[in-house]
Amino acid sequence: MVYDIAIKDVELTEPGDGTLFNIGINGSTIGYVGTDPVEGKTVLDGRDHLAVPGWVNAHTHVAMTLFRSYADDMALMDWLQNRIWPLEARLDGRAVYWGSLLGIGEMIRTGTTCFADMYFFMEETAKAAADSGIRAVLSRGLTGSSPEDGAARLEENTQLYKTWNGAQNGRITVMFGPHAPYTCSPDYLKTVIARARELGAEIHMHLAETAGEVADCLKQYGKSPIALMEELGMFEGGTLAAHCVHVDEADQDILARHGVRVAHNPQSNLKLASGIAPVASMLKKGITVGLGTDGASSNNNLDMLEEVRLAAMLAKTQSGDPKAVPASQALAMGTWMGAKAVGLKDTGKLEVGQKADIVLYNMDSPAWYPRHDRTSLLVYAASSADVDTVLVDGNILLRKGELTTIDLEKVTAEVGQCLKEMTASAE
Ligand SMILES: N[C@@H](CCSC[C@H]1O[C@@H](n2cnc3c(=O)[nH]cnc32)[C@H](O)[C@@H]1O)C(=O)O
Ligand SMILES: [Zn+2]
Repeated sequence: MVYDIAIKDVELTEPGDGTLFNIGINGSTIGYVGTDPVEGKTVLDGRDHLAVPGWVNAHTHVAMTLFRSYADDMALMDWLQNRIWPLEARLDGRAVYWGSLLGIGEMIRTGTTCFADMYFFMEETAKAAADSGIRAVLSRGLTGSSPEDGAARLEENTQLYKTWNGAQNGRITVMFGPHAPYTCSPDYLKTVIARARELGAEIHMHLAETAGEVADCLKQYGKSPIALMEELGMFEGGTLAAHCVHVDEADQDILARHGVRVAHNPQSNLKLASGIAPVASMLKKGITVGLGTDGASSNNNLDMLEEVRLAAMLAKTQSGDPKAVPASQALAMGTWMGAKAVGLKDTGKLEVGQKADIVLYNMDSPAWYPRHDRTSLLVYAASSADVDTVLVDGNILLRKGELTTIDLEKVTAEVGQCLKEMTASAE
C-alpha cells in the first residue's frame, strides 16, 4: 500500500544497533514500523537519522516566553509576587497569542510535539496551538483571589473545555488548572473539582513545589498539599501534579494509590532553588513521571532534551547511585510517560496505532560518533540543534530545521511590539 508519508531507512533506539527501518504513516497515525519496504505519497529520506517519539513537555506556561530574561536569580515567591504577577496584570490576548507562538516555535525546533499548559487568555494559546499544528493539553490557571474573580476564571476554563476539548482532530484537549494550594482556598478547590467532575475533565495543578509551600500548608490546614488534595477528593479524577519536589514517603504513597501523574521540572526547580524531586523513589513506587520545562522565565528555555538529560543526572547525584534513572528511563519520561502524564493514550511511542508524533535527529555531527548505543547518544550527547524533522498528527511541522507553519520573523517582531506596549503602559 501507499502511505501518506513514508520515512525510509531510519534508525531507531530499539534495537539501537543501526538496523534501518521504514515507517508508514496514514493520516494522523503510524500504520507501519518495520524492515519491509514502504511507499509513500511523500517520502522522507531517513538515512543517518534517528527517529524517536516527540518530546512531551508535561508542564509549561508557554506564553511566558514573553518574560524570558526579564527577572532572574530570585526565589519563587519573590519572583512571582514582585516581578511576574505585576507584569502579568498588563497582559492581553494579543501578547499571549504571539508569546505562545514563539514558545511553540521554540518547542517544535527542539523536538517537542506536545505540551501541557496552564495560563490565562488561553483561547489565544489554543489558537496558536491550532495554527501551528502542535499537540496541546490546555488549562486556564485558576486563582481564587476573590469569589467573583475565582468564579469568572472557572467559567473561562469551562468555556475553554467546551470549545477546545477534542478540537483539531483531537490534537487539543483541556484540563482544569487550579494554580496552587497558596492561591486557591479549599472551598474554591471544591468548586473547581466539582466542575471538572461534572464535565469529566482532569486537573493540572502546581503541588509541593517548595519547602515553604508545604510548611505553610501544614500550618494552615494540618496537612501536606498532597494530603489536602486527597482529602478534597481531587485525586478521584485524573490529576497532573506539577513539581512534587517536597513529597515525603506518605505523600508519594498517596500519589501512587490514586494514580496521580507527576510533571517533574528539574531545571526550573534548580533555578528557583526549590529543590530536587525524589524522582527515582516515585518511579519505584510506580508513579508516572513526565518531564516539563515550566515557563521560559524560570528555565529559561523550552528545550526538553535539557530536561531529559538533567532528570537522569540529578537522580544519580541525589541518590548517590549512578544506576538511578538510566538513559532509557529518562527517554521514557520525556516521551510515553509524559504522554500518559498529560492524559493521552495513543501518543509517545513509535508503534503501529500510535499518533504520528515523530522527531528525526540528524546524526551527522561529531557527538553522534561512535554509535555503541543510540539511546545513550540521544540522552547524554546529542544537541537540539540536531533536530531535523518534526511530525505531529501526521503533519510535517519542521523540515530540515525549518518551521513549516510558523513565520518566526513575524512572531519575534509581534512579540517585540507587544512588550513595548506592555512596558510603556507600565510607565
Ligand atoms: N492569576 C492569573 C492566572 C494564573 S495562570 C498560572 C500562573 O502560574 C505562574 N507560574 C509560573 N511558573 C510557576 C511556578 O513554578 N510555580 C507557581 N506558579 C508559577 C504564572 O506566572 C501564572 O501567573 C489570572 O490573573 O487569572
Ligand atoms: Zn509552573
